[in-house]
Amino acid sequence: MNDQWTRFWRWCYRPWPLGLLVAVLSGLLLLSGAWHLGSWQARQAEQQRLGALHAEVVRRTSGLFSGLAGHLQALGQQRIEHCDENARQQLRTLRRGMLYVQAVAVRMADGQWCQSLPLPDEQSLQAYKAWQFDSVRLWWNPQQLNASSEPSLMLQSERVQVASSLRYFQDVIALPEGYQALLTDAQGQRMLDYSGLRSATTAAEQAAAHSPQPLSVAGQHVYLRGPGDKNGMRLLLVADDSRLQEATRYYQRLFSVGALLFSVLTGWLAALLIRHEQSLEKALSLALRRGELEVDYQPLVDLQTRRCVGAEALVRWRRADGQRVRPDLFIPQAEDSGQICAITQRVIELVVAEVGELLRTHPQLYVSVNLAAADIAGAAFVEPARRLLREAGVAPAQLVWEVTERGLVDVELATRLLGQLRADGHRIAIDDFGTGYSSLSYLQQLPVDVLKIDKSFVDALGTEAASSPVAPHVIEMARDLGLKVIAEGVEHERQAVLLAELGAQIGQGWLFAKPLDAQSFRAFVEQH
Ligand SMILES: Nc1nc2c(ncn2[C@@H]2O[C@H](COP(=O)(O)O[C@H]3[C@@H](O)[C@H](n4cnc5c(=O)[nH]c(N)nc54)O[C@@H]3COP(=O)(O)O)[C@@H](O)[C@H]2O)c(=O)[nH]1
Repeated sequence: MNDQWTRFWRWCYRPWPLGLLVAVLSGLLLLSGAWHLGSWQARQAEQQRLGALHAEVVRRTSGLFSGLAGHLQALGQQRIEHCDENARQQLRTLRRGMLYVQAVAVRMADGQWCQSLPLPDEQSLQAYKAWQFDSVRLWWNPQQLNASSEPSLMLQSERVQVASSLRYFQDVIALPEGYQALLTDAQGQRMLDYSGLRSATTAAEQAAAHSPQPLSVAGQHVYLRGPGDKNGMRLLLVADDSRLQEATRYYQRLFSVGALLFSVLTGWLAALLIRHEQSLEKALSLALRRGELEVDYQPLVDLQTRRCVGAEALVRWRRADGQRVRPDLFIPQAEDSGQICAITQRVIELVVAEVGELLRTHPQLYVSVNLAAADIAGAAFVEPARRLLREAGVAPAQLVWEVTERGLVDVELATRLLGQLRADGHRIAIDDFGTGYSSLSYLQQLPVDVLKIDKSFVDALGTEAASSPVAPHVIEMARDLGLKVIAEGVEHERQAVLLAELGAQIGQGWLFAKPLDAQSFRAFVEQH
């Protein structure tokens, strides 16, 4: 089963099948997102469009009302002592100059109304709907909405009345086909339908009037409710949902095309990435065969005496065109593909070949070599290293193995292998110490000789950074455990002095030397 799965995964792990899989999966995900985004966007657009229409209806309505209220005010200046034909003629003349007014009336000193035309009396007004608008009382009769000759809208202030017609609303507001404007009360009951339809309040209207969202959709209609006034009256716009449906389809199609293009691009990028990785893998195999790998040696210096005590071996890849590739560009890939084991073996061979003689003649010197997780799991380097050191006459103590916490995937296995290496006479250093989460727990289990403090903690030394106490703490802990400390990335003299004062024995960094080729390293040893 395991084998089949590995074979299946290998088959999939090719640029185009995997690119296709990525494209299909991301396509499915993005399409469902595009679907939802499309309907959301269409609703937003519809809300904006209806919002603009709503604002226009409100603007025109209030324009009409303020016009009528202005007429009320103008009439208020009229003083009529006797309601005779002359007075009525005067009122009729006045009325003719008032837009949207059918009749006017002024209350005389005796309380009687003098009217240009007979207006509905108090009793018939009982059947009208009523509303107080600041100091103006309003009555209207929705039943007479379409009758332009009937005074279906009455406004009254203290001593004047004007009669108008609701029919004017339809003319002034002029709603486009398929739209309805409803005035509802606080309970969502229809007070007035501007289009003159007589149907009763529907459940959808009531729900829309109370909906937390301004826009709601029910049945085949879209509702946009405006904010209520102090009496709870609000304007509800109703539109056919065909535009919303059309917009939804449009946006869903638009976003789906975008989603499809994006998923194709993602799949294509994934395929390119794998192809690049696989071509890097091939190039690295070729580099190993052609001997394009080189080793640089970064000196390790005694912080008290400033004498060179050894070096860290750092691999380099010089391509056929002479270009040098940085290890952080190919080591992670080599770790993933398993090629790291061949690289480690090559590094050991080069170290012994290039500085074996130096080590033999300077028995106090040592070189450290990095081990990756796959090296620890496979232990393929152990035998070749033993043989090479023996043939070159180099003591195992002069080869230190550096492991990082990343390399300690299986701690039990690592403990066994490192114990064996130590029994052979090698020393073990923990690289980048403190950057992993379980640094302390490793220390109790692993056979370790040296802790290498990561550059980030050396950089933080003496600064306000939260990690500034880490390096002193590690040095103190190493002293208690009888371990040596190497401080990495030392770039400034003050860091070297401070580290020495704190008790770190060895420093590595650009302050002392950058990684050097074998010849320069040999010269460095002679000078330091
Ligand atoms: N498994 C293996 N990993 C290896 C091997 N060779 C290198 N590596 C790992 O690659 C990473 C990058 O290494 P490199 O570019 O060589 O950088 C090293 C030093 O040049 C750099 N350094 C040292 N001093 C300073 C300094 O003062 N300032 C500064 N900015 N950089 C400095 O640090 C790198 C050494 O790091 P470390 O290994 O943690 O001691 C790196 O992770 C290497 O481990 C290999 O053969 N096998």
